[in-house]
Amino acid sequence: MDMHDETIHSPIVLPDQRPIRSIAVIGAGAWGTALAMTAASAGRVVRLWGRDPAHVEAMARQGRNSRYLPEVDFPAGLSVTADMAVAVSDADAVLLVTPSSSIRAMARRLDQHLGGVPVFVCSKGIEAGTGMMMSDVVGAEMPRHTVGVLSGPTFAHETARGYPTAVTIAAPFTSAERAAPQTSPAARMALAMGSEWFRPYVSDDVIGVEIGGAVKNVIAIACGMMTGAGFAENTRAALITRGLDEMKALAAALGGSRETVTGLSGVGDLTLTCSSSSSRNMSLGLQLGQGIARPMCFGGAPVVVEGENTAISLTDLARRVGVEMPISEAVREILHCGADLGETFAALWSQPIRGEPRALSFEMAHPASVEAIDTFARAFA
Ligand SMILES: NC(=O)c1ccc[n+]([C@@H]2O[C@H](COP(=O)([O-])OP(=O)(O)OC[C@H]3O[C@@H](n4cnc5c(N)ncnc54)[C@H](O)[C@@H]3O)[C@@H](O)[C@H]2O)c1
Ligand SMILES: O=P(O)(O)OC[C@H](O)CO
Repeated sequence: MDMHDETIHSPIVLPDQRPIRSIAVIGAGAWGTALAMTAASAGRVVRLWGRDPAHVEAMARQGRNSRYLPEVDFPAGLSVTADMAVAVSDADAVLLVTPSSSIRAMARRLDQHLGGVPVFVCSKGIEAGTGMMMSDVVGAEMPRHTVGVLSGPTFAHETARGYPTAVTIAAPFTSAERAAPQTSPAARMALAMGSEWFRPYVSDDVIGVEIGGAVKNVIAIACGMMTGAGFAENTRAALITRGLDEMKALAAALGGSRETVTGLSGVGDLTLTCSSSSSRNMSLGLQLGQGIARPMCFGGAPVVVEGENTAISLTDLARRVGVEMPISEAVREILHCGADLGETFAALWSQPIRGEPRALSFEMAHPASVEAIDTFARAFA
């Protein structure tokens, strides 16, 4: 062995295995507030950061977030601030919960205030332009930090009320953590957040978890559109199932696991979001399917509908890596390219017939498609 080998003399860096006692939550919307309440109820010291000082002052005075979760009081252990340095001082971990379009700017800002503690992104989307997953965006802006994600089937108003909820918390494992997963940042965060009604599962498949959370929003818009247009349960079940196929194919192409996609952050969230008008994504689709013009949806109020921008960033990414995502493409066409909803879904239903698992790789023209009719016409001319 070469005694001058640098690796022999470099200090051994032990993973930081301290329990997570205090948590900063960045973003005082519905989900940030619900997560802050969850962590405080689990016994953590929690600081919730909001960008609007007037809103923060109102939350401090009222002991609740009247704007986003008006019916639930804050538990003990939760304080609010509009000062990011105060929010993260002494934090053992950070939950980043602003809309995906703001994550890069928030991460850049956070990095100025934070030591090397783990950061978990709780937003669901893919960055416009770069096609980067949220954890990669944060990793690029906060290179000294372990970056993980927290995702799953979670309506904020239910979690805040203490209805039993389960999530997946994922972060990369070192080789030592693979041998002892309970020492990983994801597991330590799961311990910090868990309570009798909040049940975290632990994973190291960050990309698999993120793909589920991003794709389900686009599929929920599709389900809403079809339901709003007057179709029923058969159609919705088909969209959910084929949407899951799109999710699995993309996750696998990006190095994630298909099994992760069958978990809480994939099937779990797809089922929840595509089944309820509590979902903003499903609800946008419903309104569009009913013929309401986009500016009039939600009564004209600005509502965070992540699937709307994700429809573009997701399909750009899928095209780049060569994964076909016909439902997501249809949503993109309708939302962003002025395509007619009825015609687009008719075309979706008469796409070439294929094998159900993608591995059964063949296709033939669907009898109802224009191509098939042309082919038959030529054959019988
Ligand atoms: N609401 C839910 O049930 C739920 C559940 C799971 C995940 N999520 C995800 O959480 C993320 C946030 O959603 P939400 O429901 O909390 O949204 P929200 O509309 O309830 O709140 C968004 C918050 O982000 C702040 N914000 C908006 N733009 C910002 C910017 N540019 N910089 C800093 N802050 C900004 C707003 O002031 C507000 O406090 C989304 O990615 C969503 O998909 C939401
Ligand atoms: O209201 P949505 O459609 O943004 O969905 C909220 C959560 O992501 C559901 O898990």
